[in-house]
Amino acid sequence: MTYSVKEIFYTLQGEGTHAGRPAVFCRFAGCNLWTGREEDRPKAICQFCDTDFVGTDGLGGGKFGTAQDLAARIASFWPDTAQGRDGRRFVVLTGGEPLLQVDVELIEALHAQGFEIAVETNGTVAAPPGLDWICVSPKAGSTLVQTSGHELKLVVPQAGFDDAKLAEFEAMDFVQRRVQPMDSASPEARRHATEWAVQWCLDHPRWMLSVQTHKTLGIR
Ligand SMILES: C[S@@+](CC[C@H](N)C(=O)[O-])C[C@H]1O[C@@H](n2cnc3c(N)ncnc32)[C@H](O)[C@@H]1O
Ligand SMILES: Nc1nc2[nH]cc(C(=O)O)c2c(=O)[nH]1
Ligand code: SF4
Ligand SMILES: [Mg+2]
Repeated sequence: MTYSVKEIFYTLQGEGTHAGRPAVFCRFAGCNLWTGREEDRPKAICQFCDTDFVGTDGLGGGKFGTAQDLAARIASFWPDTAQGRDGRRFVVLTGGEPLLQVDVELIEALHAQGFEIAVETNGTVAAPPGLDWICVSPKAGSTLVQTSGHELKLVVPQAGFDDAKLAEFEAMDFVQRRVQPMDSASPEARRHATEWAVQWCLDHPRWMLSVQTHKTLGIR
């Protein structure tokens, strides 16, 4: 298996349950819901993506011929002075869609490097066994395959996700349910999304808010 990686960087997890936690991010290249090209965005299944995941040209990016090579590169981003919470390093596998590439070999190689492994996925591909934290963020217009995990993180509002659909999500087997306001270029749309998300949590107290703290902090 050759892994195509856009970039690797060390920062604080910005979103969801682990917000504020130091983590190495490994952003895999490519996604099954958008090509990543701006000219294709209007006809993509997922049209609101905030991420450049095209190619392997970012910091720490490249093609890795073995799981051991990639795990070693990821480990090289962890500060060698510290082990992290509970003596474990923390990696977030994201993308693009990481589950198009993440396999048991890579999971084993990262565990051997002392990492606790989290994944950010759109849920269209079943997660391989061994991941320590599965965060699923469903996209309207796609077929959700991974209907269980640790965290459901729904970007809102999405046309096609009405109250009945959100009730369906609420009934799924996730430990935590969060709504995350959709980011966009329009300040009005951003304010509407934030108000929508806050009101959803107030009206449906099994849900919690996720904010993209890295964007307000101005970090990666
Ligand atoms: C770039 S995606 C990569 C992982 C995977 N493809 C997915 O969609 O979950 C990482 C996270 O950012 C969220 N996200 C992407 N674009 C966003 C936006 N415009 N506003 C808020 N969250 C967004 C996704 O829903 C997902 O939770
Ligand atoms: N700081 C920070 N936190 C994040 N949480 C999820 C991210 C992602 O793009 O998957 C992300 C990201 O790009 N940066
Ligand atoms: S599924 Fe994830 S990576 Fe793919 S286009 Fe949507 S937000 Fe971006
Ligand atoms: Mg991001």
